[in-house]
Amino acid sequence: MYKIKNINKSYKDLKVLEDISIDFPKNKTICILGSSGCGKTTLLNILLGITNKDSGDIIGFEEDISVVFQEDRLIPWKNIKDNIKFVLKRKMEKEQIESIIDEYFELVNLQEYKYYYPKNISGGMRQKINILRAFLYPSNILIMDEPFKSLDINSKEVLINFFKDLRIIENKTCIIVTHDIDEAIALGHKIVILTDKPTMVKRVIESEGIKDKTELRILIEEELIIKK
Ligand SMILES: Nc1ncnc2c1ncn2[C@@H]1O[C@H](COP(=O)(O)OP(=O)(O)OP(=O)(O)O)[C@@H](O)[C@H]1O
Repeated sequence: MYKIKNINKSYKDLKVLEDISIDFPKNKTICILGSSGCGKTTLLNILLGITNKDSGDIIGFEEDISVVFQEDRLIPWKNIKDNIKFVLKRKMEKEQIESIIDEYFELVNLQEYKYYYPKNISGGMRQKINILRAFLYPSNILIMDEPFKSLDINSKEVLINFFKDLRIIENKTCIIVTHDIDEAIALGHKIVILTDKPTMVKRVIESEGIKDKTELRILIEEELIIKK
């Protein structure tokens, strides 16, 4: 189990996170759901060690972590295959990189895109490549910050299914920050609902045990809207 306990963070007088504690069970997807500006990115940056916390404990996040950001981080002058090689070369031998790329591109049926440049593929396809790269990177934890935010509804659905397929092939503990209820319902084994200003954990829903998605949606909406 990865954990954070009693995390507090302020930027000068602005208290952003107050006493945040979350358990992240291994190999599950945990969606952190909160409104825009509530401190989700701050929380992720604390997990990644990019931002310092004021107090609290972070347990288990010292290892390598794969990250997918809102916007794609592909290098424009490298083709798709070279973009992936560039990240993997820190961690793997050349031959291993070649074989893992071949294997995965075939598994997810993207062979024809290997030699395309980022500018010649759609935004949805670029984010697909970012997600694939994050799964290929040898890590136990994958963190995604609103990965489907700028996509249209169809691309979003395609990408959500792509993510789910990859999760079956390659097990990781996934932490997804989002303000989108549909994403949280579609992806989370566990949904952590945040309040805002200062951000606290309002409710944790073990969504894996709730098979009826309408019931799950009502539970979430009650927290987000009615009990504001
Ligand atoms: N480096 C910083 N210095 C001062 N204030 C900051 C800093 N970073 C974020 N904030 C403030 O902290 C609050 C939370 O910001 P944060 O980016 O973590 O929220 P968020 O939930 O990720 O927002 P969004 O969904 O819009 O990305 C905001 O009010 C923001 O203006």
